[in-house]
Amino acid sequence: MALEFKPSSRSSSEAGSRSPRSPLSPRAGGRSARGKAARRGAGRAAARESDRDRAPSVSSSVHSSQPSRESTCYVNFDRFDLQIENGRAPTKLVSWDQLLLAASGGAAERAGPRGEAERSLRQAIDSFGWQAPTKLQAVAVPCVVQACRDIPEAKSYTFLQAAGGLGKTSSLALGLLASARREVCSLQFVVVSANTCEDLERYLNALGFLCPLEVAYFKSEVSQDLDADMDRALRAQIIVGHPAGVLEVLEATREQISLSSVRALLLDDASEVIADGWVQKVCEVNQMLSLFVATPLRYVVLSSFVESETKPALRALKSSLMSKKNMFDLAQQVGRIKKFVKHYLVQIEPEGWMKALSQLQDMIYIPKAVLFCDSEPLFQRAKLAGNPRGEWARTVSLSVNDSAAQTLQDGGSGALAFCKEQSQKDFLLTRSEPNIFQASLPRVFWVVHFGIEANLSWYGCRLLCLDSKLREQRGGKGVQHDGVSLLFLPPSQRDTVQKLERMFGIHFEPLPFGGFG
Ligand SMILES: Nc1ncnc2c1ncn2[C@@H]1O[C@H](COP(=O)(O)OP(=O)(O)OP(=O)(O)O)[C@@H](O)[C@H]1O
Repeated sequence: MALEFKPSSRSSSEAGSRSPRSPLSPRAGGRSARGKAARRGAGRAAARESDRDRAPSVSSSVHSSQPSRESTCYVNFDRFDLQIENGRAPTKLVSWDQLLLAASGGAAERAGPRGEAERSLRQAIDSFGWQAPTKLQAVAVPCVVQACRDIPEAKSYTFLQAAGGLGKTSSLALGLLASARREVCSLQFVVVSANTCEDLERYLNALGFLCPLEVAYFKSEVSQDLDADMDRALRAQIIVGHPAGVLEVLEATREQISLSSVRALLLDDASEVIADGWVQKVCEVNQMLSLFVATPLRYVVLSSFVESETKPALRALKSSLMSKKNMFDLAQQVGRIKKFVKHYLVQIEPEGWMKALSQLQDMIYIPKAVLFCDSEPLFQRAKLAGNPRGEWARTVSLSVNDSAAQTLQDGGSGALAFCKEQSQKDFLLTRSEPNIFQASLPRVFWVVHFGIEANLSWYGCRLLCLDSKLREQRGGKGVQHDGVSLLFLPPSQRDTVQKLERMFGIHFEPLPFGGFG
């Protein structure tokens, strides 16, 4: 019996709808009141239960998402699942000899230090007495190699979920040893894990002993000797450690360490990283690496099976890594603001949006609002219509935050001016940019969305620019308004509404006055 592992949504942002819980829901990844050990125990019990459900058998199934969107490959085996972004499942390893082939990208026998390293890895495997790859290793090792090899077409996100004891950690170690370039002295891989660093160290030492790599281990949350740790980090080709320990050392060495040759960030035991509340640290490590890498960072995430209700947490982890933002934190923030925001929907063709907004402004009082628009033609049209000589200038006065514009006048200064007390502008027109949607803007109680493009989670991000007073107790000083989120959508995008409602646990209402189509 092959189990399905095909989330209902496949976008890289994981923004599409899925149930039962949204990845942005407050529970995803949050620290529960239960203790760490209890949580881990419960997680393991659930994983064991999940493992038991998966009776051993030989069948497997492969799915590939529609090529028109982006290609995500899902491979479902009975006791493990695999998901690869922008790629196909690699050929399975039937024997260890094929590991050398995978590592060399198909070239038969390699000469030089690389070939030597590959052959010594083979010898080390023999010394372990592992006659052939386990079923999981047959798939997982080539996956790790596929993501970590020094080639431009390496896979951006590889996720592997398997029952305990099948060979996840050894696959990670084998994949790293087969992919690392010994001749490159600087850092190539960063591996974070809350609990499996010891196992990884054991495997990397034992399997790599004939042709060692410089690996620095930072297994504890806080460094015991930061100077020594910094020294080791500066010499490392691979860093393995606890997310907090790795972040501490990377931050301490920020000025000296070269991160440009880092190729991949790998997470072992991701479900535990989430359950123990370390996502923020992982995100910070990710942000730091992403800032300095020469080629886009790839991700390899290994996890044991989790209860179905925590699966969205793994998807939120993917969103967090790919977008370099902590989507768990976002979920909590949106959750706090949700109660005080009313969500209205106007479904008319985009040509009518500016006119409808102008009519609305004539009919009711709209406090300061941020107007989000990610469609370039619409953005330019709105910018023109709202300028002092534009069609709607009488009713809709716009400040523009246009980072793509040439002049400073047109650029980010628009946002600054809009935030100032004396600004006469009603609306700030902007694209969905992190500097706007992560910042609470004073006196902004309305958010207007001119459509929502590919990434539905941005709907929640945009709400975060509402005045922070909305997050305070109702009736508190200075809160005279409910927050309003007004979404304009083309009538053809009906399912977007349902997806957003499910994702954020909200309900859209029509505007209480007609005349908008
Ligand atoms: N190819 C192989 N042949 C035989 N035994 C193997 C092979 N690969 C790994 N093992 C053994 O299987 C056990 C589990 O391996 P590993 O630690 O990689 O699994 P894991 O999935 O990470 O386990 P856990 O989830 O419990 O940490 C280890 O004792 C290891 O020595």
